[in-house]
Amino acid sequence: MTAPLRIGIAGLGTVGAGVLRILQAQGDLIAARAGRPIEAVAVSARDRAKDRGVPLDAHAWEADPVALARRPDIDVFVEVMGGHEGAAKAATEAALAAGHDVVTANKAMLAHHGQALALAAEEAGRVLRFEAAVAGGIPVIKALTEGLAGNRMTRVMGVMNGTCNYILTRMEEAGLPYAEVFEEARQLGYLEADPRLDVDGIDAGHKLSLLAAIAFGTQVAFDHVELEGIGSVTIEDIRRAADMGFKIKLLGVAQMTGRGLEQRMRPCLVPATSPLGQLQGGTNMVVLEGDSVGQVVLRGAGAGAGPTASAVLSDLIDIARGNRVPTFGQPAATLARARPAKGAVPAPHYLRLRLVDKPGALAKVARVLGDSGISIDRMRQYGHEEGSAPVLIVTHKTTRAALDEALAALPETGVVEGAPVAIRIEAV
Ligand SMILES: NC(=O)C1=CN([C@@H]2O[C@H](COP(=O)(O)OP(=O)(O)OC[C@H]3O[C@@H](n4cnc5c(N)ncnc54)[C@H](O)[C@@H]3O)[C@@H](O)[C@H]2O)C=CC1
Ligand SMILES: N[C@@H](CC=O)C(=O)O
Ligand code: NA
Repeated sequence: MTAPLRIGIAGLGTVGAGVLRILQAQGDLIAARAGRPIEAVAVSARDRAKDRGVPLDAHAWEADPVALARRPDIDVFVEVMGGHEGAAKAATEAALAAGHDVVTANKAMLAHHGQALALAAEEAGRVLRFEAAVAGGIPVIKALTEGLAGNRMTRVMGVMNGTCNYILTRMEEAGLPYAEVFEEARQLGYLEADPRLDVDGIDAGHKLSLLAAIAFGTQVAFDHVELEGIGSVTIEDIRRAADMGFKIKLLGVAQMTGRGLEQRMRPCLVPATSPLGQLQGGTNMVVLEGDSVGQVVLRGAGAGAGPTASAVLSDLIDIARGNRVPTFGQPAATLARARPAKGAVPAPHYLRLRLVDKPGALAKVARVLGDSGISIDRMRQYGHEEGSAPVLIVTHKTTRAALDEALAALPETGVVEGAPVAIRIEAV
């Protein structure tokens, strides 16, 4: 057997300790598959004394992750500390400058600095790999950069934040409001240290921007992702949408249009019977569409020690085998600057309004929609409660601009109570 692949792991939390655990438990299997052993030479974390359930005596300790990244006795630096600035970025840059390959799980760092880091890796003749960063254990980076490399991708989409999917499905099952389920998720330890990363769609937006870069050959453009979190999703909309045959998901969609790259991460309605509609709890699902392959659906665990470490190991085994795929599937210098497009792809929308009990109220609403070029596909009215009635409308395809125009005109009808709710329906 050839010389071991020597790695240094910075970060011994959920993911880092998970990687060590797998290496210690099944080093032989990994060596057989990689063609050589993978050996953790040195590790770094904030607290040396902490019990992580894995022995550390066989690994050298570095208090400073940048010092670990520069060690001459490692081949690969594994960055699993997190944070998009500070130690993670400094250590990644130091590792590349020292001539080491890098494997990271850090979607935030790559969403903000992916292009610069990919260029730095290529200039240094090294690889920078990140399977764990998108949808955890689902091998979606490998699927896009290798399995589907012969396709012109037409759309990538997915539910890529398990916490949000847990919250939305739990709200529906238990009939509980958002605030209560958010608290439950916090108690269960599901939320990131800064929960806005989860519930505001930022974490999922980071992941979408990375998939879009690979799928469309563009530089990572996280700043252009349209972001909307799940904080305003109500139990009433979850129930009403279900009545109309839909589920509400925090869905990310990236699509190249004639006007440029559209990237959306926002609550959407999807058909309840579709694979995405049936996705329950903290699971992730990614849907990849290519011109030759058609639709590929991948489902699995997007977080947790085992699934995320499984993805890190997959990158390490590739490096040990000599499979040196460019970070975003093609040389970073050949990635085009993304031209951002917003609202380019029309879609049907779900509207929920409360109509006052007056003759002709519905006709007035239909006229306002019609004046903005929006036609109605389906409509359902519920009984009057205290003088007003909930009305659900599913429109035919419309642009967000036309919808906004109609929403702005609705109060002038004098028959709509409160602010209407409008949610895009994604064809999946
Ligand atoms: N936990 C999960 O299921 C997933 C995590 N990720 C990503 O993996 C990375 C690590 O996540 P976790 O293991 O959950 O984090 P964690 O919070 O459990 O562990 C972080 C580790 O890094 C160390 N660390 C942090 N800053 C440091 C510094 N300046 N110097 C030295 N050590 C430092 C901490 O001491 C700790 O050992 C993050 O980028 C995260 O977004 C990606 C997918 C899933
Ligand atoms: N907070 C994330 C964890 C992994 O990326 C999630 O909930 O999916
Ligand atoms: Na993955």
